[in-house]
Amino acid sequence: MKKIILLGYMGCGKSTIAKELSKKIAVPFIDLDEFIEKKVKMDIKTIFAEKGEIHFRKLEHECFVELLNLTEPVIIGLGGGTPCYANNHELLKREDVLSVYLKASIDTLVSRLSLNKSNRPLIANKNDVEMKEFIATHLFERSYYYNQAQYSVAVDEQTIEQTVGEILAILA
Ligand SMILES: Nc1ncnc2c1ncn2[C@@H]1O[C@H](COP(=O)(O)OP(=O)(O)OP(=O)(O)O)[C@@H](O)[C@H]1O
Ligand SMILES: O=C(O)C1=C[C@@H](O)[C@@H](O)[C@H](O)C1
Ligand SMILES: [Mg+2]
Repeated sequence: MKKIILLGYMGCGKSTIAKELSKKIAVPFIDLDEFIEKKVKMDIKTIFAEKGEIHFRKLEHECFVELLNLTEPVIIGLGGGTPCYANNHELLKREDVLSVYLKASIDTLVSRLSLNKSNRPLIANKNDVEMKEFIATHLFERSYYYNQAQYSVAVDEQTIEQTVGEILAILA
């Protein structure tokens, strides 16, 4: 079985959708952010603050490759920035993976992220207006990398079940 990779901007629903998909198809889910945190015994916020973003990106790449080298079936939820650094976007095209971009609009992302930004260092200190501006620019810059995924699923106005259903249809 191919490894399933979910990717997309912070708040697009990677972790939420992956957990539900994991239950439905009985394939374990590994969240790359959590995998990194366990490995270095530090949360992402602290890694950014104490070691800097470049250190985090190197670690993220190494951990992504480590997960891709697992032999058992797995669903991998990437970090929001994973496809945009190192050669990670190329890895999304591998034959032994099935990669899905969860595509959310700026408004969807702003409304989801404004409720929960404290653990997301890139946006933690922004108010709602600054955040909308930041996400609009950032999403534009990152779209090229996200669009390297093999499949794209639009998540706006979709329930968790509907999005999981669309991914199941891709897998069928
Ligand atoms: N239809 C939906 N599908 C997915 N998530 C939803 C939906 N509606 C609301 N949410 C909420 O959106 C929030 C963001 O989702 P989640 O944490 O899964 O995103 P993420 O892509 O894993 O973000 P990050 O990259 O920061 O880890 C969660 O609080 C989740 O409950
Ligand atoms: O979009 C990003 O660059 C990030 C998203 C999160 O998943 C974490 O990986 C980290 O906060 C960076
Ligand atoms: Mg997540």
